[in-house]
Amino acid sequence: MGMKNHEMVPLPLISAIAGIHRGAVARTLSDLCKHKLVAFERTKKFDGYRLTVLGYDFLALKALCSREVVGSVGNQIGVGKESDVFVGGDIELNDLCLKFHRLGRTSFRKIKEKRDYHKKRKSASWLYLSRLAAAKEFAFLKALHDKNFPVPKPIDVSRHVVVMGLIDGKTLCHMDHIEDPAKLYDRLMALIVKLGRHGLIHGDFNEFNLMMLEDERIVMIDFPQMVSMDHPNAEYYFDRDVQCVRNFIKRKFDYESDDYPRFHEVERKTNLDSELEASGFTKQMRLDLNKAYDEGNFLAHCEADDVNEGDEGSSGDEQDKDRGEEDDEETPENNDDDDDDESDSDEGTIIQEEDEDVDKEELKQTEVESQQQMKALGKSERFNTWLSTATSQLSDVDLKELDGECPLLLHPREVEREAELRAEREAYIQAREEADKEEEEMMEETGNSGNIEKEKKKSVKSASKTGPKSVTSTGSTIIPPDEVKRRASLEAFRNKEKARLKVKGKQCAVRRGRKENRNIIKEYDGWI
Ligand SMILES: Nc1ncnc2c1ncn2[C@@H]1O[C@H](COP(=O)(O)OP(=O)(O)OP(=O)(O)O)[C@@H](O)[C@H]1O
Repeated sequence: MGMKNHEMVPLPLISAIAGIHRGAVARTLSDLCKHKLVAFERTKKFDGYRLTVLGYDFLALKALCSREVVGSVGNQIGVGKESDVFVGGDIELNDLCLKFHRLGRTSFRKIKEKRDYHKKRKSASWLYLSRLAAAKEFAFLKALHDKNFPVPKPIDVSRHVVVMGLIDGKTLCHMDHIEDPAKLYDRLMALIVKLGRHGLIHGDFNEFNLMMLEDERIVMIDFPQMVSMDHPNAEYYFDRDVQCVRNFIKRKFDYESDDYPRFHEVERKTNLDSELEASGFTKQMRLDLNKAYDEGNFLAHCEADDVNEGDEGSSGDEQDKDRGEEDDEETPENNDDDDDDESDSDEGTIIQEEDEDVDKEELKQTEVESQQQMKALGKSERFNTWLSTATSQLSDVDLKELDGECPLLLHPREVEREAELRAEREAYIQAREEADKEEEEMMEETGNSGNIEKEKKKSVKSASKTGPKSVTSTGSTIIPPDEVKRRASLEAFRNKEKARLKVKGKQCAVRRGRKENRNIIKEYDGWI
């Protein structure tokens, strides 16, 4: 929640959102840091915590487990430019495919090449964008599956994770031999036309996004750039998909044909594109996602704080660049901090950048370790200081003066307060003793001194032990007006004492806590 508008979420805000005391939150966060689910970052001005990619994965998996959609996670079966794909199992251990969207892994330059987008950059949250990408994929999967398109079965989506059916096949790029290339060619072209008839264009119809089953049927596994047939550049995208298939079959299986679909020949039957508008993936989400692709900045989550602010380099004309080349530039291990968005694609520069990344990572790790040590040291120092102050204050307290009170070990602040109260109480006891003495004398004068004397003594004794107690008198006596006044003021003092000790109700404390939280959230609102 905090990361909606904070790159690093400050501790007070986390505590306010969680509704947990700051100390407990700090302890929990330090545990999470140990497991690399959150990371602590310190900059010149602010410090705070951010959710890591792993932390976000855990959140999504936790939700999917609670819904009993996912019961297990297995090996990684694929690494896309913008995703990690794992095999998984449901609670009955049936196979599933878990696709974790990771917008931000791919560099700006590569996104631009793929997406035909350019324009200026602006910060975008990788959490939000990954979530949007997942929502979009799930909405498309569902719509296409409902229309009997050959796509994996959509099962569920949570945050940035899409759960779908596992396809037991090979991606076309891994197929070295097929029985009948002409049949494959026809199948692929038929699929492009079928999409067109439903008002859609794949936009990235290539051998990396298509899988082949054992019986040579084709399954579309990825369609991140699907556009409507009404798109202003629809014809361009359509022709590009067709050409992509022609090139691939020619290159890989040495088959060529002049028979291929043309954009104007496609007869539109249904409007799946407009149906998709009404799906879970709203227009606003589409706009946000496209804007992010346009602006190309997915670096909000990068580990290194000195992220290069790259410029706008290549244009959309480079889109047809061989996919293989791009894959060579990928660094799968370095899964969340690619920042090589320069227009220059020189291999040497890329290797140098990777080395720098490794150095930065090491540096960062040592920094984090030293921070943790400092924190631990800081804590023990604080404890030692507190202990020595408390000891010295305790030694100042004269236990005899407590006059029978249990000499408990108190916090230094309580000791101070006790001392203040004691002074007030002594004054009060003294005043009361005087009053009782006078009263006693008056009683003696009136001849009623017998049992009353004993009573008074007992009363004074108990008052000196336990503080203010009500004054009792068993005999009838005439009390002078001055004495009445004094007693009234003593009573008032006692009531004041009682009011000070009054504990506020639980409800009041809850309300106060909520109010404080609201104020903290307000205070940090919009701070990035
Ligand atoms: N449903 C699935 N069943 C089996 N394997 C899958 C499935 N979905 C994806 N994969 C595997 O994961 C790999 C990457 O998936 P996908 O192409 O969807 O990721 P991506 O990040 O969108 O990739 P890119 O943008 O590079 O095409 C695929 O090449 C494929 O091997």
